[in-house]
Amino acid sequence: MTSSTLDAFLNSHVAGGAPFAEAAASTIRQLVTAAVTLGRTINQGAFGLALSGERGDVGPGGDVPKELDVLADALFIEAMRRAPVCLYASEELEEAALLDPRAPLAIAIDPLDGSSNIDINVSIGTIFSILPAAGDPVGEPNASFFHPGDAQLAAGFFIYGPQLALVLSVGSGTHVFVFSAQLGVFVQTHENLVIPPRTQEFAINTANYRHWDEAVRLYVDDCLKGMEGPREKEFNMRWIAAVAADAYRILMRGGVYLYPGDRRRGYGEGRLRLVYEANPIAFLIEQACGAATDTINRILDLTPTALHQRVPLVFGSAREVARVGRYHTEPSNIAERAPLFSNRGLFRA
Ligand SMILES: O=P(O)(O)OC[C@H]1O[C@](O)(COP(=O)(O)O)[C@@H](O)[C@@H]1O
Ligand SMILES: [Mg+2]
Ligand SMILES: [Mg+2]
Repeated sequence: MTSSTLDAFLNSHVAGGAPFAEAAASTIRQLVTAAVTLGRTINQGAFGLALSGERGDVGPGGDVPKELDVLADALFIEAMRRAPVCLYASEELEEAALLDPRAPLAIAIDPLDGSSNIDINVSIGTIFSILPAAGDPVGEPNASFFHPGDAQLAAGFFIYGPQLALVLSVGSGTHVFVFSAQLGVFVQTHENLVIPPRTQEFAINTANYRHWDEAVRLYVDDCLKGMEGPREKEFNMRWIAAVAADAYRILMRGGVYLYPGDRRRGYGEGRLRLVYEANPIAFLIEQACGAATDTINRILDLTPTALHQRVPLVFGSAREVARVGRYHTEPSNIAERAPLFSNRGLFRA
């Protein structure tokens, strides 16, 4: 282990001289201050109920925000005012907010991920993506976010779970830091994570089965058939309903996460937002030797055209993500197999 704390890690990143390294490091430090405050608020328990109440109408991200979503957004935008950040885009804001026109960075953030878990005491997160500010931040504040995910300088997420953890990449590997309340700092626990290429664990919300297209149904059916089916191995399933927490599990032990598009109204492009959920997660997963696609195309190649646009998302163990892709790109594979499995599984609609 080369560096023991997040601070030491960021110092060595700055010393490496990568473009915008200094600005990214001080921005990450400010994100940490807000996350520690938010973690403490969540842990206070007594506030729990108040923070799970809903606030107002459907937000720009497509959900009715909870009190904690709004509180988290307020904490993070305040922290970004103390960082070299020009533009702040958030799930809770319609347009990107201009903080400092002369500053070099743009940050996209999901202040509170897994909102449906707030009142059931299950892990939730904060997801962030750091980009260079570009173009005319005053005239076109959103334009800095309309670049392929490969343009990210850094990305990460905090998990507010049994531990407060930070998963981070500044473009050279994916690393984990856990907050030590005793020391008051984040201590590095994992360095250069590597996601195993194969897996026997998938994550998808099966309640949406009848709305999926044939390729997704066949992929899940084949996993569920286990040893008796074409996969010839048993599969396990997990779904935490917080993509950050599902991503943490996959970074630790492999697996594949799927939130495909489906036939429900408004879900044609799935549920996850490209700019502040799919892009940062894909950056972290790829830096850990995994893969991330929209079922077929590499997420980090996609060019966003709207701040809150959704994208189908598949990520995790590289060979499994590729297999999901083949279920979509080789329809013959589906056609020839479908008859074989006409009485497939429990779920056949
Ligand atoms: O409720 P569903 O359909 O299972 O969806 C769960 C997914 O939605 C999300 O909660 C969306 O994120 P937000 O909570 O930030 O809106 C993901 O974290 C999660 O994977
Ligand atoms: Mg989210
Ligand atoms: Mg959210």
